[in-house]
Amino acid sequence: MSFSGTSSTPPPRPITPVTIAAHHLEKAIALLPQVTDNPGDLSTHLQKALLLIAGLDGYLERSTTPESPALTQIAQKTQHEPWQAKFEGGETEQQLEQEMLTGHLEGQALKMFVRMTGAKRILDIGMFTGYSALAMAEGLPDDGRMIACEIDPYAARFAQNLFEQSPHGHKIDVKLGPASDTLDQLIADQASFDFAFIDANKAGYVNYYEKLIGTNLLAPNGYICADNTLFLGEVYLAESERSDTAQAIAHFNQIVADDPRTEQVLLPVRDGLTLIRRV
Ligand SMILES: C[S@@+](CC[C@H](N)C(=O)[O-])C[C@H]1O[C@@H](n2cnc3c(N)ncnc32)[C@H](O)[C@@H]1O
Repeated sequence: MSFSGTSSTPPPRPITPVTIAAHHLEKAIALLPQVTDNPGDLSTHLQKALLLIAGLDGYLERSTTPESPALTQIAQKTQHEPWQAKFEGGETEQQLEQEMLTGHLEGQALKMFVRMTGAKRILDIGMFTGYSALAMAEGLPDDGRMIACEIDPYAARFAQNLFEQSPHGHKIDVKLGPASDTLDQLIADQASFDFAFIDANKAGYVNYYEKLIGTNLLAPNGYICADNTLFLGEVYLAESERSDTAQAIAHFNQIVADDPRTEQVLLPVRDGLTLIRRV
């Protein structure tokens, strides 16, 4: 993300393989004074590894086109929202958190994919406060359209209010409800999309993928982009180290990798981004 915490709002906790590894290295370096027979180069090697790992995200952001003011506003408002209190007070149905937001680097990557593919009809599955939706909408031509699926009414309202402040917000049509139902309705309506971004409940990924690939919901030359496909790096750790959610993503990754109908590439962008197209 392109912003850090203030005294009233904590910075996002590490949720990508790179930021988690940097966190562990910092802990290891802090313990060095307690190592009595510390071999001479240990500290140097750890410090060099930390510099490489901890410097990566900042450099990627500085080398990437800045986000629009509207996207900055979504990111900042999302960071300052007391999500836990909203959930405990019954205002949100889902347990939402600021770390869900895709952010600067991934948003610009998505916008670039939209421009590269010339997509005109986009499906955003898992909208949250609207960062990925608006980033992709900014890459759409003026007559381009997006359906954005969100199950949580509070998040949907939050995003809709922010979309109204962007010149690209009119391209986004928010559908409130379980994405699976929205996709079924779109299939029944014979809707078709050039680009779909999957970023809702991880246990639903296989279902969304099948609905897209198994019908014309994904246009013949369309692309799918799936988020969090590294899931904190847990997908390539031993199965015993995986949460149920990581296991769901590992299962999704295997299904996609084994599917003769598609070809795909998993990019180590943020928490992992898989691009998929029909063969
Ligand atoms: C990781 S967040 C999405 C982040 C968003 N793409 C962004 O760029 O900030 C996942 C969102 O999916 C929503 N969600 C979870 N289950 C869902 C479902 N079955 N149908 C639709 N949305 C769902 C959650 O409420 C949450 O807002």
